[in-house]
Amino acid sequence: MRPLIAGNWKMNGRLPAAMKEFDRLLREAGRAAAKAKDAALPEILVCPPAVLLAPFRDAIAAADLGGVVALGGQDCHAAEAGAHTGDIAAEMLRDAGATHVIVGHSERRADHGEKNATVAAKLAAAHRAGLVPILCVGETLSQRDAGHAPTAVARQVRAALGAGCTAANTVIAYEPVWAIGTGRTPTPEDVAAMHLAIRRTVEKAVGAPRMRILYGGSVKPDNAATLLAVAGVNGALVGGASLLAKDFWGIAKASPKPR
Ligand SMILES: O=C(CO)COP(=O)(O)O
Repeated sequence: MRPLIAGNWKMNGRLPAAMKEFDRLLREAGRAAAKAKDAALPEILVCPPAVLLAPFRDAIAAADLGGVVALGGQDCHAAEAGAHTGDIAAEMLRDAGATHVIVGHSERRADHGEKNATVAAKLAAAHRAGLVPILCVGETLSQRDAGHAPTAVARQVRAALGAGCTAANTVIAYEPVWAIGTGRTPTPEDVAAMHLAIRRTVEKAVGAPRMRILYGGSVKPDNAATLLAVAGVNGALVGGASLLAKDFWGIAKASPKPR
């Protein structure tokens, strides 16, 4: 399976600096693609703030990279259109050049009170629009300390996945809330155990044991090789370290060759 290295820019990226940094990433990707066969590279995805999708799409087209770098949204509304001030439909993300969309990120759950039912509706909306949802799940520190991490995460997975979710059209990102933006990461053993628990839950829920499961939370160039080599880890969802092309590419280079 080809690893997926996804960057979540969150609410970062002002023009013109964002454009410059993205162009740097495209140059790195272009150089690597010229050397390697496509299948030997990880899939690279950048999820910038929605207003940057169209300019980034145009930059990809100008770089003529043939799909080495793809784009995703960070959130979508469940409806296709309507009176939802400030929201963005999955179809609109697609129009702007996205192929993926993150749903259920812990920052959306915390800042916007998103519950599992809302996340499930957003995931279905992504499929309706032909986008691949990246479903984020993860336990809080108190859930981990209480020994409830596997059950808390299984509940989030079961609540969001539904009929029609396959390994080809859906990705899961395991992001322990306490590891996001903190510089702390679980041990490789803990990551392996959580990914296995999630994979079993996915298999029971929708029969798709080969669904990609990414790890997210303080992934940096210096810990990426260790985290990405963990059994059952199929890539990374990177926050802070995705903002600089040099760091993000360092992480992409650390991903194991596709097996
Ligand atoms: O939330 C994350 C990605 O979605 C992870 O963020 P950091 O890599 O900054 O910890």
